[in-house]
Amino acid sequence: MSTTDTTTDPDADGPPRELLKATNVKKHFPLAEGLFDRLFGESQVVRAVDGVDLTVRAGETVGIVGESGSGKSTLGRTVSRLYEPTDGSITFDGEHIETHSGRELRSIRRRVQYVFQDPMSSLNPRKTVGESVARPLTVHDIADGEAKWDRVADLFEEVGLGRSQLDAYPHELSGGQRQRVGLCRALVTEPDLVVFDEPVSALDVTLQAQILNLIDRLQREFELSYLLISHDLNVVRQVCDRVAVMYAGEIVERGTVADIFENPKHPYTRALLEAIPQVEGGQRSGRQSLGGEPPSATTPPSGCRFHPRCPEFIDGSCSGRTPTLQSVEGDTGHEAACHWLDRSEAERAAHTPPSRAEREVIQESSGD
Ligand SMILES: Nc1ncnc2c1ncn2[C@@H]1O[C@H](COP(=O)(O)OP(=O)(O)OP(=O)(O)O)[C@@H](O)[C@H]1O
Repeated sequence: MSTTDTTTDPDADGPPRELLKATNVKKHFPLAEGLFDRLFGESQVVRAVDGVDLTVRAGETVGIVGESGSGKSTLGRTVSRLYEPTDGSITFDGEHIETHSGRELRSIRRRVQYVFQDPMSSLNPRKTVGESVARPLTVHDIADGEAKWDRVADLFEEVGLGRSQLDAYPHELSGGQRQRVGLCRALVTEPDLVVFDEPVSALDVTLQAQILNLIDRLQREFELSYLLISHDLNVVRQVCDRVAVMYAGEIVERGTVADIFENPKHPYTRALLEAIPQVEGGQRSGRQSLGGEPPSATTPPSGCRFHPRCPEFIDGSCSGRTPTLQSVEGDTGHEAACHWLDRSEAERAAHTPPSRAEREVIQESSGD
C-alpha cells in the first residue's frame, strides 16, 4: 500500500502531511483494588501503553506489531480517542484532540474510524446490517431518508456485497461478508483515518487475501490513511509502508517495511521475525512461540523491558549487536533501542539477569 503521491498534500514538495501525531502517549488502567490497597492507600496500574510516539501521514499505512498483550489495541483505541489518554499529546490534522469531549469528540469520531477484529462486536444482532451501517449517518447528521439508503447501498456494492444483503442480519452472513459490512460501517462517514484491529485474523488465508486487496483498493479510491494493528507479520509486510514494533507498552523499533523485515535491529523484532509461520500451498505452518513470558504490565522490568527474555542480554550487557532505534520521521536516527545499556551499573546490578538455564531455553527457542 505504498503511496508516493503527494498531490493531495498542500505542500506537494514536502512529505505528506502528518495526519495523526501521538507524543509520549500513555494509557494506564487502574487495577481493581484489594483490601491491602484500600488499607494502605497503594493502587497499582496496568501500563498498557507507556510513553509512545507515533505518526501516521496522509495516504500511508502504518502497522503496529507485537505479541498479545503488548498494548497494540490499547494504543489504537487511545490515539483514535475511543479511550482517554492518561498522558501525552495527540494531534489529528494539526488539532489537539487528547482532551476532546462532547461535540468535538464526535466530530473526531466521524473522521477516525475503528474496525474491530470481530465485526459482530460492532454490529447489533437485532438490526439488519443495512441499518447498522446507516446509523452513523443519522448520528452524525450526515444524510437522511433516500439519500442515506442510496449511500449505504452504493457502499455495499463498492465492497462486493449485494443490495439484497442490506436486509440481512449479522448471523446470516459469513465471516468475510461481515468483515465487508464492518468496512462499510467504517467508511460511511467518509473518514480520513481508519484503524484496523486485526482485520483478517479470524479469516482463512484465501479470504484474508481478498479482504486485504479490498482494503488496499479502498485506500486508493477514498484517499485514506490506515493504522493497522496485527500480530501477523505476514499481513503487515504485505500492506504497510512503515511499521512500529511494540513490546510491553513501548515501541522498541520502527522503520519502513524494508528496515524491519530485512534489517531488524532490536532483538525482540528479530525474535518476532524468527517466529513467523511460513505459508506453503495456501496453508500456514504452526506459529513458533518466543521463549519466555511477556512481563507484567503492572511492574514492567526497568531498562529495556525485553532484557529478561533477550537472547543477546548476557551477564548484564548486550552481547555485541547493539541495536539502534530507527526513526519513523526519516532522520535515520539513533537513540539506543536497548535503553538497558544507558542504565547505571547500580541499576543493572539491581536487576537479575536471566539464569543460565533460562538463557538456554531462550536460545533454543530462538534457534541461535
Ligand atoms: N480495559 C482494561 N482494563 C485493564 N487492563 C487492560 C484493559 N485493556 C487492556 N488491558 C491490559 O493492557 C495490556 C495490553 O492489552 P492490549 O489488548 O492493548 O494488548 P494487545 O497487544 O492488543 O493484545 P491482543 O493482541 O491480545 O489484543 C494487557 O496487559 C491487558 O490485559
